[in-house]
Amino acid sequence: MADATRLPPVLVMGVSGSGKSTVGEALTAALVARGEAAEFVDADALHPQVNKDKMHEGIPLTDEDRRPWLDACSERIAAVQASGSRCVMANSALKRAYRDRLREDAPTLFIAFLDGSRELIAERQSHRHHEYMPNSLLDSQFATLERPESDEAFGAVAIHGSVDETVAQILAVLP
Ligand SMILES: Nc1ncnc2c1ncn2[C@@H]1O[C@H](COP(=O)(O)OP(=O)(O)O)[C@@H](O)[C@H]1O
Ligand SMILES: O=C(O)[C@H](O)[C@@H](O)[C@H](O)[C@H](O)COP(=O)(O)O
Repeated sequence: MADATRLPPVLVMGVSGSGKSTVGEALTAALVARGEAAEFVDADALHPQVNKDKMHEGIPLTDEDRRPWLDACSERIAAVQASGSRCVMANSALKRAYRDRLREDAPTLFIAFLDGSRELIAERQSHRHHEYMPNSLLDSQFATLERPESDEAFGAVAIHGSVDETVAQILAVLP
């Protein structure tokens, strides 16, 4: 089995409803199937309850709200990588500053950006029950989104196909 500590952690990034959790879990399974030690982490679970409550009330988070969450995400990525597994984290990471924070402790972080239209994502959200995230926050998610820039290690993948097709696009560009 490949030494995962040398393999870059992966951040499956995108707005709420873009497929981060679904694709992240499927990507992790595909990596394990090809002989890698990989572990999936859903950043939703790392939000403090106050953040979940705020979003549930339909209030977008602020940079300050996200700071402790990003710290917890960074710690978890480091812990998984230190354990010998490649970390695959579903994390919206909407702003460049959030991704820069995560790269402070994971400089080789690779971003898999799930790039889809508001219409497609809204349609998919409509069929989903989420622990706390209302569909009404989708517009604020797009308003906050800063697409990855050319100096970031990333691949933007289309999400209109099947989950497996999205995973295949990521595997094709994953270091
Ligand atoms: N490629 C896909 N094709 C069809 N439905 C998808 C696809 N990817 C995700 N979904 C569905 O879209 C909804 C949002 O996916 P989810 O993984 O919860 O997104 P996120 O974690 O980004 O909020 C879920 O109901 C999921 O089953
Ligand atoms: O930074 C944020 O505003 C939140 O992290 C948000 O982007 C995230 O999407 C929610 O936690 C809901 O989780 P889902 O992405 O699974 O809908």
